[in-house]
Amino acid sequence: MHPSDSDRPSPNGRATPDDDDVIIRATGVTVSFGEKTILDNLDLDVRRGEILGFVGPSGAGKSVLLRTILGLNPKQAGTIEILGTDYERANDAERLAVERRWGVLFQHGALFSSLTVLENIQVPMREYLDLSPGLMEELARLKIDLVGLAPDAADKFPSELSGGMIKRAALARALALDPDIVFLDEPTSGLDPIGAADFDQLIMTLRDTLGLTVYMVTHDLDSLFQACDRIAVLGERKVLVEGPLSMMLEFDHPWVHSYFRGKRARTIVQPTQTANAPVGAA
Ligand SMILES: Nc1ncnc2c1ncn2[C@@H]1O[C@H](COP(=O)(O)OP(=O)(O)OP(=O)(O)O)[C@@H](O)[C@H]1O
Repeated sequence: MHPSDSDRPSPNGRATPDDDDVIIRATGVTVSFGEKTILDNLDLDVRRGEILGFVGPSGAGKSVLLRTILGLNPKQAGTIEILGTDYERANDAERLAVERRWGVLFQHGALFSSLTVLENIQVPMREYLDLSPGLMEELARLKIDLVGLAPDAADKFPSELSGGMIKRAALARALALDPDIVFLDEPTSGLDPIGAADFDQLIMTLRDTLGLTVYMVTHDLDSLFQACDRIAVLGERKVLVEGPLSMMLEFDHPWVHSYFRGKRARTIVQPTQTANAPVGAA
């Protein structure tokens, strides 16, 4: 899904999508470690079929929020609904059903070094599905093809792969269960610009062909400008603004301004990507 006229800023800068479109809804989320509050009454909507870029200063809490959405980190207040399920309150069967519908590519997340690419992709299949070895192998090879790896990557170990190939293999593993949503934590970090652009293109193709929803934590301005349908900015322990690039360019906040209108951004943003052009529309 692409940004549309329905991107309406609310008084706090939050867009107001139709409920049917929302695949993840975080409401009033508060997370603290001891005395230190990292997220305070945070709201965020992720819409079905979009690539949402999640950005914010280092240490702002992007990873904490991701881990909280995935149920890996306790929260002190608020609710998070994924695919209509409040994961925290769900019973075991409901949790399993949700877990089968998401895939995760952690930043350092790495493949199991003692397993081949094929075996790595089969890990979630073994955990969640009851399939014959032959069928698992066939499905894993399909995923390898889907992410643009050569067939012979299947039998390689992670140490034999380049950085870009490792990201693709990890993405193949995240796609192992045909998820509705993939969470990507800094997917292009460590890649050269061409490798990063290729990875962004792959993500866009998967969104278009599979209808995937993509939640991407990133510092990569190119990804934000080229691949993301909408962007959410974390700052001051909450989502400061959420919407298309045009909203980021107009938003009156020092960090948002310097990030999206700073020197580095100006070398990327196209002259046509001005106030009324959504991300990726130039
Ligand atoms: N388990 C934990 N216990 C205590 N503090 C934590 C824990 N996890 C994260 N924090 C703190 O929460 C804050 C936010 O960390 P987080 O890793 O989410 O930032 P980030 O926005 O992802 O940063 P970066 O862009 O550098 O990856 C940091 O101050 C970090 O030290």
